Amino acid sequence: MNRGLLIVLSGPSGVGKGTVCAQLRQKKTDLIYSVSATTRAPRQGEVEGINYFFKSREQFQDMIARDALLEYAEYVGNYYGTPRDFVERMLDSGKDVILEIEVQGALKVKEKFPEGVFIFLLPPSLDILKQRITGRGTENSDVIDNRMSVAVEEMNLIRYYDYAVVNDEIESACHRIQSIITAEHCRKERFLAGFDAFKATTEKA
Ligand SMILES: Nc1ncnc2c1ncn2[C@@H]1O[C@H](COP(=O)(O)OP(=O)(O)OP(=O)(O)O)[C@@H](O)[C@H]1O
Ligand SMILES: Nc1nc2c(ncn2[C@@H]2O[C@H](COP(=O)(O)O)[C@@H](O)[C@H]2O)c(=O)[nH]1
Repeated sequence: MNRGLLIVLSGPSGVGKGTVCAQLRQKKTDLIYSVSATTRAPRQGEVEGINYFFKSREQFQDMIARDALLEYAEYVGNYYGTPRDFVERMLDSGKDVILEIEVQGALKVKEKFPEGVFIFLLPPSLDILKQRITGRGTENSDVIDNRMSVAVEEMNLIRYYDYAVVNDEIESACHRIQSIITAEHCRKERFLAGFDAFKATTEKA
């Protein structure tokens, strides 16, 4: 069985990664969503195991020590990480998995999975980014300022990604991401078909 695609969706806080992923989920695509672990406190309405696995710092450090995370990063005072086992199992069973993670973590994933598909979600402008993160109403103004400064640093790392998608309008951003995934599947299938054809001729010879 062919391994599934690993899709990494990054971009600054408030750009709309979660909204885009929720929309893709509603469209009932075959994508599997990886649920991250974090030491951040749950926001109102967030559910354990659906939005995050909420951990104490000690529990998170234990996951690091057990090598239970595919990647992790410290972001604006909290740890965030991707549980390794689930992602590996899903990929091995041929399923496509999407990670919604910040940039430091994405670059670590790229070292381990250079064949992954790395998509950077951009806001239409920095002003709109600030409006979105403020409008969400989940962070205080200090945290918003910190996240905005990190956002500028993160955008400087866009060159390490395979695709940039502007989240101007949710439907079109989702459509572009779905097209990228379809194109990556075609590319992988063409590569494997070419390789199989080559193997068949060399076996005959
Ligand atoms: N295309 C869009 N147009 C207008 N508003 C949007 C759009 N995409 C997302 N938003 C709004 O922007 C806010 C931030 O979105 P969201 O929480 O999905 O961002 P995020 O990138 O997942 O943030 P974080 O990284 O902090 O989790 C939300 O209030 C959401 O409704
Ligand atoms: N490196 C990782 N980053 C992650 C992971 N899960 C989420 N995130 C990113 O953290 C920030 C902040 O998230 P928030 O929910 O507190 O707003 C955001 O950019 C997320 O994408 C992860 O497993 N690893």
